[in-house]
Amino acid sequence: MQLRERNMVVFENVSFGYTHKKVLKAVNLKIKKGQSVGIVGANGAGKSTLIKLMTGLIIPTEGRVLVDGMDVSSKAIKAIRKKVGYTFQDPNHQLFMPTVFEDVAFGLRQEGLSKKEVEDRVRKILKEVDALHLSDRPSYTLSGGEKRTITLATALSTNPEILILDEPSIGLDPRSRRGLIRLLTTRNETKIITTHDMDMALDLCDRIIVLYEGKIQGDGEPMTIFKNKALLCQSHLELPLRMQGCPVCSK
Ligand SMILES: Nc1ncnc2c1ncn2[C@@H]1O[C@H](COP(=O)(O)OP(=O)(O)OP(=O)(O)O)[C@@H](O)[C@H]1O
Repeated sequence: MQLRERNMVVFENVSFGYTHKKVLKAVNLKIKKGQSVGIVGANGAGKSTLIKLMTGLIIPTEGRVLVDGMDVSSKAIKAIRKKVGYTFQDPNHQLFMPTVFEDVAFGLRQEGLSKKEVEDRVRKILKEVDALHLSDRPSYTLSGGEKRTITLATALSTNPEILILDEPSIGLDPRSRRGLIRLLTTRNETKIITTHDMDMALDLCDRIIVLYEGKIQGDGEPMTIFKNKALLCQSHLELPLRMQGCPVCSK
């Protein structure tokens, strides 16, 4: 089997409900190593739930979720978490140390790196996300967009094999958003990204999965998905802005 063909995430007939009501219904899914996958869908479709299942934060009510061959419901969860870099939709759930530096250093210290290695890695990653100047700031004093950038730095800091990002472009100004897309495009991890930013999905992803009411309604290359008007309409989605044409002359 070629490395590229390795399945990094597998969902086998997965259902999940926070209460008696199912929010994911019999989902089957395979994500291969190196893929860049956008998960799109209306509010409440189940996107965040789907990716939380990949991190073991929640476990399936029915079926199995495997990450690099390991079941998230098993003792392998520690090994799985080492492979995954994850950002929450709300950055406040992720930043809890006294300073930005300490937040980014946290995962590296858990890995037992030396003080010098931690310092070098934190500086390198903060530079990469263009946030070195925030290093000594208490995280709670950051703006919304700054917080989101720092959560990305924490997710990248441990060089994960799989990057799972929940709506990473929310609150970013246009320049920071372009920087995010550029940065993610240059990285080789398997990427799984929930988003309402269809233009970013088009730029960044080689595959798009459409969720609606807890079911996968579409799965394919971005242009195939965006040309399927019936699918977009049924799933309450809109085209990327640059495919919408001119609002004045309709061309
Ligand atoms: N902790 C929870 N307890 C109960 N219900 C929940 C919980 N978290 C999410 N839900 C419900 O599960 C459904 C799916 O939520 P989820 O956050 O996965 O949707 P989403 O597609 O990510 O939506 P959005 O685009 O608004 O972020 C929603 O109806 C939501 O209200």
